[in-house]
Amino acid sequence: MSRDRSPGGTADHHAGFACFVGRPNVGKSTLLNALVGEKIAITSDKPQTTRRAIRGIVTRPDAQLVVVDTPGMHKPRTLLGERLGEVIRGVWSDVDVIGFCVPADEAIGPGDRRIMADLAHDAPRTPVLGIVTKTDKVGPEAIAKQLLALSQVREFADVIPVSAVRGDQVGLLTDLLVAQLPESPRLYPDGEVTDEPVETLIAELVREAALDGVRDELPHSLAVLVSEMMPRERAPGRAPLTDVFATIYVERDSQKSIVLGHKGSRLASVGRRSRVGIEKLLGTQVYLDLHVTVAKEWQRDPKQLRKLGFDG
Ligand SMILES: Nc1nc2c(ncn2[C@@H]2O[C@H](COP(=O)(O)OP(=O)(O)OP(=O)(O)O)[C@@H](O)[C@H]2O)c(=O)[nH]1
Repeated sequence: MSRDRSPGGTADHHAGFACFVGRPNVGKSTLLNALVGEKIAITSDKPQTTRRAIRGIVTRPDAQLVVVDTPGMHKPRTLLGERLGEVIRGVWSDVDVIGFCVPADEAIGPGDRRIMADLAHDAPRTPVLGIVTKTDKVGPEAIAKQLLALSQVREFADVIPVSAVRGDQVGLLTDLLVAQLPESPRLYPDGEVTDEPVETLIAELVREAALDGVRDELPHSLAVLVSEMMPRERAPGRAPLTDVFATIYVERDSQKSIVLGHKGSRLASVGRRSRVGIEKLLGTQVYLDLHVTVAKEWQRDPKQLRKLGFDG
């Protein structure tokens, strides 16, 4: 994931990404909520080009831990399942640390081993913490046995027992995760954990599609603004449709040509691809109107920046 390494961060501040993996029902979501609080949140950060579903952010004076979401692990049965698997594994190699969860009250089985094999294959260099969850359900002896069994399956950066329900060891787990993060200033503004307006998410989808394949030519000089969005009146019985009007801002004419492509063919494909995501997001059919505008030097113009939603 891209991160802001700009000066201004203190030398001993750490920040980075983590995710939890494990079979369904092992307690990943509960643990995550215990770690970051109940609120599922997306931040209003802008400059990233890689977007993952952010489940929560722990911000403390010395560190910022951003926990990203991975959908439940399933044995791929369909192409979509396989694609989902690819997405999940993409997250694994992107994060700085992975928490691998097994419950205290169930033996480690083939499902766990398969995930660990995938981890070793897809994220061989990412440090993994072994987490024994739901320790409130068993006695100390069983916890010790499970910790031992887990540590024999692979090499872990650390192995730790937790109970998310009781809050046991959750603070220590945070410390262990933070210990694996690189030195970096905060990735997200202080306390800035808000629900993002849907327009921003739509703009992100368009932006991602527009940058796809041409990132090098269009580094950070591309912004997207949704100017209008409204449901269209339709005859009864017809599927709901939303009209979305968005403008892609670039800095130079040459960049406009890149975004447009030959006779506008690239823009059309950007529209088609981002529309799929927008329809999923809105749950309606979407008519997407995309427009490319050159806004010279917008990154240095506070008025333009405000218009595009960058405050400050
Ligand atoms: N006793 C106890 N139960 C827990 C604990 N953590 C989670 N649970 C329960 O275990 C069940 C599954 O928890 P989830 O957090 O949904 O598990 P998950 O791994 O996120 O599940 P998927 O989303 O299916 O992958 C729920 O009924 C939780 O209440 C814990 O620390 N102690």
